[in-house]
Formats: sequence, structure tokens, C-alpha cells
Amino acid sequence: MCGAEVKDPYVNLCPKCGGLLTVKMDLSEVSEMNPEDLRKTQIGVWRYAPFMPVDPAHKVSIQEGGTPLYKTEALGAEVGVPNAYVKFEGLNPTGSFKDRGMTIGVSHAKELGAKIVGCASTGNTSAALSAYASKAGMKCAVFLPSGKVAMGKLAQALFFGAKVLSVDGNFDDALALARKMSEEKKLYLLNSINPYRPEGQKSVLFEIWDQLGFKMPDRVILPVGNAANIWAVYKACMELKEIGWIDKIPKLTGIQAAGASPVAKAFEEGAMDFVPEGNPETVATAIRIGNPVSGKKALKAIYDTKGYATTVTDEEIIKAQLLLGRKEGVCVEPASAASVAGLKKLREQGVIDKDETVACICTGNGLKDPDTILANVPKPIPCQNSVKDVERILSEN
Ligand SMILES: Cc1ncc(COP(=O)(O)O)c(C=O)c1O
Ligand SMILES: N[C@@H](CCOP(=O)(O)O)C(=O)O
Repeated sequence: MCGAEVKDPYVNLCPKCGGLLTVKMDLSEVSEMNPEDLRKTQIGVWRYAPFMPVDPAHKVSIQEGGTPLYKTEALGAEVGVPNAYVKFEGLNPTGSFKDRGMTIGVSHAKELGAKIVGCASTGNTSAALSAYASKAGMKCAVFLPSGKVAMGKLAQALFFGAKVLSVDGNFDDALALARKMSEEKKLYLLNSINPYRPEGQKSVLFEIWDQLGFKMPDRVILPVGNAANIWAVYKACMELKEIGWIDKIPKLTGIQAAGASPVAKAFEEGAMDFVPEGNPETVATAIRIGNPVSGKKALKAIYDTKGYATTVTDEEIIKAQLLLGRKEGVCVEPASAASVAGLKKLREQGVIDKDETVACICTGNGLKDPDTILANVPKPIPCQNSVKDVERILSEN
């Protein structure tokens, strides 16, 4: 963040320092308001419009945000953190937090008069962009790593009518291709490298604070892949602090899968930047990312808030996913379960205190990846068409 100003909307990196761009919000108007004033509008991303850099006149919305913040008592008892909450982002219109970024990103694209939008994706970003592009009447191209996208997410992009390009390579390769197209101005890129996307994603933190009665939790835990979401949450905290609405900043805690963990490794080494990983691998396909675009910003968010970063294994992820299902009736995708796996691990290690109030952001819906669920639950039980056979089955453990 060297302070240079960039006007060309197709430029996503600073021509002066090469860093990612950030939207500098003018918060003078909102600083005249009270938090209660926000509640005159329905909960959701657009409740926080004064913190968003888009004129609501250009709004492209499918009623994103306003997701539940569950007090997860059974889960909390299991992991030894009684004040554990789950913010269930799987209940967004396309089933993930990406809708928060896309309502702002696509509204901005509309403001600019963009005709073709595009993104690279591990699945959720493409599902969200395809839906919002369809709502906005824009052409959409999504670049997906061939054979590496969960079935539900692939179905969504195809269903919403995007041009789905199956790219030979991993997510990082697909993103490089999408960026090339954007640099040549052949499409308007809506990956989180576009600074308008994290602006919408700030809203998840505003909602947590709002749902806790305008109070901040001690800690927010979230899975980290391309790393923009943790940055967005950090930016939201900083903006609330800037206008004097909060004093306390939650400790931002990023969880990565052990097989795709450049940010967590950098944190363990106390480094300010990360080393990209060539062959990321994890069951949590959404965070199978070796060269996170916002990795450096994520590290800043973690260090500045006295937060933490760690890794969890695929086994821990699947266990946490099942725990949420069996204790709380919440079905999240593997990447989202990483936050709960991280809560459990960090409590066991004593990094998280039992008295902390912790909000785990569970970023996406489990139904997006039914294959992983079916691989980890028992098979249906064959049953004869008789009461006796049902009784036999129910009497078994
Ligand atoms: C379900 C899910 N969780 C977590 C992430 C990680 O978010 P970020 O890339 O902003 O770190 C993603 C996508 O990257 C995702 O799709
Ligand atoms: N998990 C993401 C990866 C793309 O990240 P983004 O931050 O550029 O949206 C996805 O769902 O595709």
C-alpha cells in the first residue's frame, strides 16, 4: 500500500509498487450515524451500504448475507469453548460467503458498464459470479481447474449459464489465465484480486458484531485459501475502529489445510510474506490453493490483531465436518469445517482460552460437495418391506 491512486478498473495491481489495490472508503458520512441506524434496513450485505463503495442505484442483489449466527452449545461443550458460535455462510443464495463479495463486485461492474465478467475458481467463486452475472444480464466466463471442482459447484456454474472453461492445471494456473484475459481487457475480472470483492465480504464481520448486540467476539476463526476473506474481515474491523464504533478488535485466526498451507507456514516462521507451494492437495477443494493472492495481506491481518494461524489435517477436517452435522445439525463443506477443526486444535494446544467468545465462520454449504460427505458416512441400510425388519434394524447400535 504505497498510496498511489489507480483509476483504470481493469488494473488490479499497483503500477508503482506491484501490490494489490485497496478501496479507500470515505467514512465521514457513516461516522455521523449510530450503529442502531443501520437496523432500519433488513440484515444482509446492503444493511452496511454506508461502508460499501458502490451506489445502491446499481445494486445487483439476490438477498445475500443475513446468515444465522448459531450459539453452538453442544459443539462448544465438545471442544471446551462454551461461548462458541458458528456463522453459517452456507445459507447465502448460492451457498457460500462469495455472494457477499459478488453483490458488490457485480454491482460495480454494472456501474462501469462491463459486458463480460469472469473469474478463476475452485468452485464457489464461479457459482456466485455465474448467478450474479445472470441476474445482471452479463456474459460470464469461469476458469476452473479441470477435474478439481466439487460436483455441486460445477453444476451451479453450468446451471446459471456461464461459459465453463475446464483448464488444464490447478487453481493458481486457472487464475493466471483469467488474469491474462483481464489484463488484455477481454473480461472484467471478479476474483478477489479485484478490490471491490473484499468490500462486500467485510459484511460478514459487520453482521457478527451486529448479531452479538454490537459487540465483538474475542476471536474470529476462518479458513484461508486465496486469503481475501480474512483481509476483508480485518478491513471491516479497522473501519469500525476508525469511526469509533468499536475498541476491541477480535484476534483473527486463519486455518489452512496441511497440504495447502503457505500462510500458516509463514506465520509459524514469523515471516511477513509466504513462499508459494507448487502442488497443493487437500480434501477441502475450496482452499486447495498454493499461491494465495492475498497471502501477504492475510499475514498482516493476523499479526496486527494478535491472531494466529495453523494447519489442520484432512482427517481433522472431516471429523469437524461430521461433528457439526451430528452435534448441531449444520452441514458445511470441508473447507468450512477447517475453522471448527482449528478451534478444537487451538483449544487443545491452549492457544484459545476456554473463556473466549469465538465466532467460527463456516464459509460454504456441505451440499456443494456430496461426494466427500458420502465417502465419510455409512451406506444406506438395505431393508425389507416389513415392520419386523425395520424393528431389527432399529434395535441394532
Ligand atoms: C468454502 C470456502 N471456504 C473458504 C475459502 C477461502 O477463502 P479465501 O480464499 O478468501 O481465503 C473459500 C475460497 O477461497 C471457499 O470457497
Ligand atoms: N475458493 C475460491 C478461490 C478463488 O478465490 P477468490 O478469492 O479469488 O474468490 C473459489 O471459491 O473459487
